[in-house]
Amino acid sequence: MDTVNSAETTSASAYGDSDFVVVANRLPVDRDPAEGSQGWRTSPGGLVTAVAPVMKSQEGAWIGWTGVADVDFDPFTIDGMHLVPVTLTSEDVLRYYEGFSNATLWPLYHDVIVPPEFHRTWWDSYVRVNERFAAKVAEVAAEGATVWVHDYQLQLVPQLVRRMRPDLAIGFFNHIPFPPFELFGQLPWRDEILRGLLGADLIGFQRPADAANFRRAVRGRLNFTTKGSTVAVPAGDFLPEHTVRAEAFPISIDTPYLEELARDPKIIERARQIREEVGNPKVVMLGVDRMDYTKGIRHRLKAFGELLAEGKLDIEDVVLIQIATPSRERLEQYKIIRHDVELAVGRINGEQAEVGSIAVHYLHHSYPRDEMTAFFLAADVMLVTALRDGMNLVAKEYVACRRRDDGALVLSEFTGAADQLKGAVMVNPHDIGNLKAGILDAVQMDQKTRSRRMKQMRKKIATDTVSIWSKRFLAELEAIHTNPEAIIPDRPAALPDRSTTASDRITSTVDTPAPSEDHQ
Ligand SMILES: O=P(O)(O)OC[C@H]1O[C@H](O[C@H]2O[C@H](CO)[C@@H](O)[C@H](O)[C@H]2O)[C@H](O)[C@@H](O)[C@@H]1O
Ligand SMILES: O=c1ccn([C@@H]2O[C@H](COP(=O)(O)OP(=O)(O)O)[C@@H](O)[C@H]2O)c(=O)[nH]1
Repeated sequence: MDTVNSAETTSASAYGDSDFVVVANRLPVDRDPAEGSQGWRTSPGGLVTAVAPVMKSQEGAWIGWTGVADVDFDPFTIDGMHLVPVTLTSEDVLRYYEGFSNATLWPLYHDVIVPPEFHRTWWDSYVRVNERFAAKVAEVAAEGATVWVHDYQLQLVPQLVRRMRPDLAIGFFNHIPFPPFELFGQLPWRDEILRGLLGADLIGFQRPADAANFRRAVRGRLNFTTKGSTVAVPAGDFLPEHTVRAEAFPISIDTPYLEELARDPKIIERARQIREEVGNPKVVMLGVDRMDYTKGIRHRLKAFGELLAEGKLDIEDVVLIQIATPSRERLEQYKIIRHDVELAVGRINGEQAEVGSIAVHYLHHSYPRDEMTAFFLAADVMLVTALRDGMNLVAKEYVACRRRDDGALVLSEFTGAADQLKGAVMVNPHDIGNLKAGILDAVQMDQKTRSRRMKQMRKKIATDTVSIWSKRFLAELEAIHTNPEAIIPDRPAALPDRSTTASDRITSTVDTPAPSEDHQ
């Protein structure tokens, strides 16, 4: 994980007049215990990978948590980003973060892969922490500012902010799936969540299906009318009459930056070393995931272990490097998945490995960007086998790094990325037979086919960047906020021509925002 040391503390009022405010549970950096009182490191997960470049390219403030409990921090600037910390107590971490966010909403929104837990004390904490974040927004945002709230931890913030500051343009983006009503409907606080989100002018989802699930829940529970992507919120007890748009904005990666890293001779040399260190096999396979039960690591290991046991793959020819970064480690389900993964790795290596040739290189660490890029360059086959994943940026990052149009991607149908990366070998990770066939397909694919399929995916990634994603989202937010009555077509051919809006202030390497073909 990257260590960042150059924090510059600022007075509490310094960001009290921000025209652009990002709000997320995590700040882009969290405290690095190894570096003492001055050290910060990049926070884990794809939200930060995606939103940090957006923030670096424009003036604004990012409100979030530092990753440590019970410590108040002053606002500070790091890497050109102005950060405004929100304090969480140990009890908030237990009930709001580990509890309601990650043991209620996370499993519920990821197809109930493990059972969600419903506790009223967790909900109360979720409400209190959302109120704290909303109060910070009201304090920091300038008159008429654009506020962009991120993810499932903060679904009440749009409504709370709208009540305090009706002058603000409020966008919300959900990084994880939004489940079908048959699952969402289990949540005891389903109506409060829907109302919380409907405080936004624009709600973005990863896939059209997520947006459709949300609109269906709104119709079914609140009885509001929807037309296309527009939800009509009538005058009522929770907010004044207004319209909200709910639609898909699939997130992406900083493609130009990754391509630049992939051209760096030092990183290319490091990739060569990695291959050498694992014995220069014919095929290096790679998995990169947070240690999370949604990522399908167990299923992947089962498939790989069976292929070795059946002699369809040979450890003389193929190794698997599995990076599984520590995540949410105090939660029971995360302890279980770590235990299961480590057992499976031990079993495969115990049964299949020889002295000097290991089948699975298992790495329970977090790596900085340069090293990640070297891993992507070193891998012939990338395995992304999530049981459910909002997007999965790793899949897109692998493609961005394959500048020679080589390498094969095995991709679960249940990732958001599967909507865009059509050249991948698609698999259903629940079906171990299908997963094994997909892995074999990728390993045995001839160079010409690999090249054709990778080219197709790289073409998509070249025009599907995080810069375009944020521009599209912010331009649409601006248009809706400025003129809520205007009929915005569901498939905009081009973006409105405006000046000096939040989206214009982003400096981008790609200037023309392309309408996404996935845009419903
Ligand atoms: O903050 P943590 O609890 O440590 O978790 C890390 C992040 O995980 C999730 O990332 C998601 O966002 C990615 C980018 O949109 C997407 O590709 C991926 O599918 C999602 O799972 C979570 O949504 C973030 O809030 C967390 O910070
Ligand atoms: O050791 C690591 C492992 C992962 N990542 C990054 O963490 C992000 C993971 O995002 P993804 O959307 O794939 O999954 P999430 O963890 O957000 O669920 C990607 O940008 C990875 O490159 C990283 O920087 N170092």
